[in-house]
Amino acid sequence: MSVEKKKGTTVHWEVTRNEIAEVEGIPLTTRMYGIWDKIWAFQAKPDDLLIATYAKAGTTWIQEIVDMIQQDGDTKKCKRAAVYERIPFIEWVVHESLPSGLEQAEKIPSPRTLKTHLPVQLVPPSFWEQNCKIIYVARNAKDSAVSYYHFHRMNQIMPEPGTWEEFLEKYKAGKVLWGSWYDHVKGWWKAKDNHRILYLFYEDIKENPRREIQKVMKFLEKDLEKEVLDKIIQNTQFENMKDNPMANYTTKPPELMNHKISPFMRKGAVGDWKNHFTVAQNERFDEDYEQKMEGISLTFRMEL
Ligand SMILES: Nc1ncnc2c1ncn2[C@@H]1O[C@H](COP(=O)(O)OS(=O)(=O)O)[C@@H](OP(=O)(O)O)[C@H]1O
Repeated sequence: MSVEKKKGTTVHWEVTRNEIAEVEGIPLTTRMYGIWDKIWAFQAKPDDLLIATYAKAGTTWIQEIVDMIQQDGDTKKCKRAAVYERIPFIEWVVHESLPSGLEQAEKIPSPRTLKTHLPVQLVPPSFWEQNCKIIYVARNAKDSAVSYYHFHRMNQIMPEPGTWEEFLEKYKAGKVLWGSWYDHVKGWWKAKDNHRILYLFYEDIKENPRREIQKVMKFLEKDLEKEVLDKIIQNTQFENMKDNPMANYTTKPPELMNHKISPFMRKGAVGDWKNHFTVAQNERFDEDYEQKMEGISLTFRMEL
């Protein structure tokens, strides 16, 4: 049983792991599947900003960076609510008794910043019709897989991950929520040539946050003083976000997200995959990777 408080009332609901249902071959949860028509019909507005990522690519990190920029570096304003309330996750449904991401998105005032993990072909068409700005963040396939595995372990409504070995096979085959990592990063990479998409890499932000945050500022047409930029860099460092309850998901009920199994802010590193992949797993992964990523001008750094 989980308990969530909304506006003075307490909602009790049973936490069970989601089942998968496919939309156009992409595994989503049965809950998303159930409201797919509404998700597809979502009405974006021209001043909406969409943050799009494959799961575990650094979504929360870029969400915090964007909010800090939009709030002119005012940390107090950025702590007005948990990150998942400040920036609704449009396709997500935790439970039928709680407001869906769509409902949350419809309630917040414009200009809105919204989050999605949808592959490019499943993004509601109104985002393209309205020519919305989109920030996409990609993270290397191996660190993404490790992070996703631990997230399945700690988030009790994610489908059962099985063992690391089993999970890795499902991940390579695209049989995990939001589908194939390979298709996701490639699909958005191609889309950036025809739309207002800023395509960023987790590894680049880790290597040089100042340079990458400046790219985001430029994209958002925000000119901030050096002191403000310094503050944003400082506040969005892994250690600071890990300690920030409005960014680290510890405000979710422990029955839903069990940070004792694995914290949401787990390692925040590039190359942690080396602590998980066996030599054999790594060889098989590389072989498969080469085939799936052949012929595309998109490269990732697996270490810094
Ligand atoms: N500030 C900062 N710096 C570096 N890394 C960070 C930061 N914030 C979040 N993270 C790491 O991002 C991983 C979580 O990814 P997401 O936020 O995309 O998760 S989600 O898909 O929205 O659930 C998860 O990665 P792992 O630690 O490898 O599991 C987080 O630790």
